[in-house]
Amino acid sequence: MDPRFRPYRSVLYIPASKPRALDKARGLPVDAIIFDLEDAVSPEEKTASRGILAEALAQGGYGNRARIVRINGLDTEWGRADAEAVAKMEADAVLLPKVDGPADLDELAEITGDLPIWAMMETPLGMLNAAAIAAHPKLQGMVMGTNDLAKELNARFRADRLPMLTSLGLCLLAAKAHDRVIVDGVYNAYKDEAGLAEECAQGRDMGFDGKTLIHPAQVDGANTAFAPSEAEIDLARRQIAAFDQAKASGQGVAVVDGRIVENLHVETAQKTLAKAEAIAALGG
Ligand SMILES: CC(C)(COP(=O)(O)OP(=O)(O)OC[C@H]1O[C@@H](n2cnc3c(N)ncnc32)[C@H](O)[C@@H]1OP(=O)(O)O)[C@@H](O)C(=O)NCCC(=O)NCCSC(=O)C[C@H](O)C(=O)O
Ligand SMILES: [Mg+2]
Repeated sequence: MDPRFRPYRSVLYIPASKPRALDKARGLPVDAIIFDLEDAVSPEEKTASRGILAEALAQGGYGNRARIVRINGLDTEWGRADAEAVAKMEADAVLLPKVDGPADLDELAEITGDLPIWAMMETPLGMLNAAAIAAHPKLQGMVMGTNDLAKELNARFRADRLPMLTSLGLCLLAAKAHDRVIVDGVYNAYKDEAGLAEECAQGRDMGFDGKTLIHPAQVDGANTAFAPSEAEIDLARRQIAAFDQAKASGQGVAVVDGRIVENLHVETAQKTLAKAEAIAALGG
């Protein structure tokens, strides 16, 4: 699949220590999987999990889902061995936690070579250096780590995420400036469907490409929230048609549903249709 159009609506964390979950993910309609060697895996299980994961990926069966492996930090006792192992795995990308600046990515790239890198954005320094991190040539995507960030900021969890908005905004600006994928943080209350829907809608409206998830019950909510709706697809088609017609009669502006449509709106409409097509190509 062309990486420029790959959807990242639903990005599910799976602890690499859980073979049952690793297997279940082969049948889940997620756009991407983060195979986790870091926080979801206890110190006692770290080394064995590396082997379990390498075997699961070698076995395959993950179809079109992007396979991203989150390693432990390179300043931990497991990080370097994780990175060396991932470089040999059937993975599409490596995800580095707690990235403070581009030098962290340089250090990882020395081990993982050409493998695309994703960065966990979850430290105060990472927020301040977001633009330089996004500019790193090996960086493909950013993942908000809102749990670690809340801990570092001593911020409280609120439904409106007011304490997070500065950080979310800084990372979004950085990712968009450098044309990187960026996915929102997890919603911890995985049985709260309505709360997840609200947070997905907020992230989508801010410009995130999708949401990271911790449980299969969250997948449908994210897939729905981050896909163009039927109404949006219909509007995009009508905007493109109306603008083409306006252009043919020498006008630079069309009007659809009482709102102006200019070239820039047509670009957005075309992106909406391209995203809908990419989702359909994945099987919906
Ligand atoms: C939260 C959980 C511990 C709940 O687990 P469990 O009690 O086993 O859930 P269920 O019994 O409801 O599970 C039903 C079936 O679904 C499978 N399952 C569960 N979770 C996953 C998953 N993530 N991926 C794939 N499959 C999953 C179970 O195996 C059951 O299958 P079956 O038996 O065949 O029916 C658990 O969901 C979990 O561990 N989730 C992941 C937690 C995690 O990854 N945490 C780390 C990432 S969050 C983070 O670190 C963010 C960031 O760094 C930050 O700072 O914010
Ligand atoms: Mg974290």
